[in-house]
Amino acid sequence: MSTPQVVVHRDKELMAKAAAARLITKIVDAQSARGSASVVLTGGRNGNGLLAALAEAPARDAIDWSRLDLWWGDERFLPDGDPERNYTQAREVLLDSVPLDPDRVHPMAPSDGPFGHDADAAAEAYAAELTAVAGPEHYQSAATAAGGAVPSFDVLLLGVGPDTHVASLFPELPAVYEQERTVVGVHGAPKPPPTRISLTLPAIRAAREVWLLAAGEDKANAAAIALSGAGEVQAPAAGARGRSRTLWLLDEAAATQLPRDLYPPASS
Ligand SMILES: O=C1O[C@H](COP(=O)(O)O)[C@@H](O)[C@H](O)[C@H]1O
Repeated sequence: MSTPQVVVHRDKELMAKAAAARLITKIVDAQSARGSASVVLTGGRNGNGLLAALAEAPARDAIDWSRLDLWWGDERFLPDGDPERNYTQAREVLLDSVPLDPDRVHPMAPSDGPFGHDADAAAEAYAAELTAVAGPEHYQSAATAAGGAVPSFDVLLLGVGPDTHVASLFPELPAVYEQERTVVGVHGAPKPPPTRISLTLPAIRAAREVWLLAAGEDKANAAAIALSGAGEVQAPAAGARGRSRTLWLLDEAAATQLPRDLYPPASS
């Protein structure tokens, strides 16, 4: 697993634009090396900020949208079309305006979908969908071998909550302890809505690259804790690592409490 690298941008707008530029390059490179690319999206302010910046970037046309697989790291278990669903928000800011192949867009089920209000069944179905796409050439760690394979995602995006949660893995809730299943139902989340679906840490760690996004003063403590050796049960963001790269993309406000040895000069 990779050691976290930190990049600090002047403010959240610049952070979103720079992250979008990075993502475009990463997707184009993956498509030319392997024919297609796979990205795991995140919800939240910073995740949506990145997607909005991507929608506005002229270089977005360099992406072959028909050869891009999109997955979600977590979902708020709400009815289809609910404005609080991460999928609804991603559609609004970007997905509805680019020529994606609908068969390659993999939202998690809504609470009025085929599994009704059973978030655990919806999570199990998402795990099966991941396994179905993950061929033998895809990555399978010892942990995911027990719970089902997951594709070797090129980039997995994560917003970081002020309490250090990533995806819907909240400190000390059962989901953050999960070592076998790749997707779980989350119940009693401290941030609304209480019922969610989330990739687990073993599934997150199957990604080639994990990028954590945190902007704003309210994220400063979370970034400092997660980057200072905290355990993943108390600080789930600390356990989110990519196989080749773990990148923390911060703005200056979110970087104010980082230990000095982690705070590089502002990149732009
Ligand atoms: O509820 C969620 O929160 C986190 C963080 O969101 P933010 O608005 O504090 O940046 C997000 O990453 C996650 O996908 C979402 O479901």
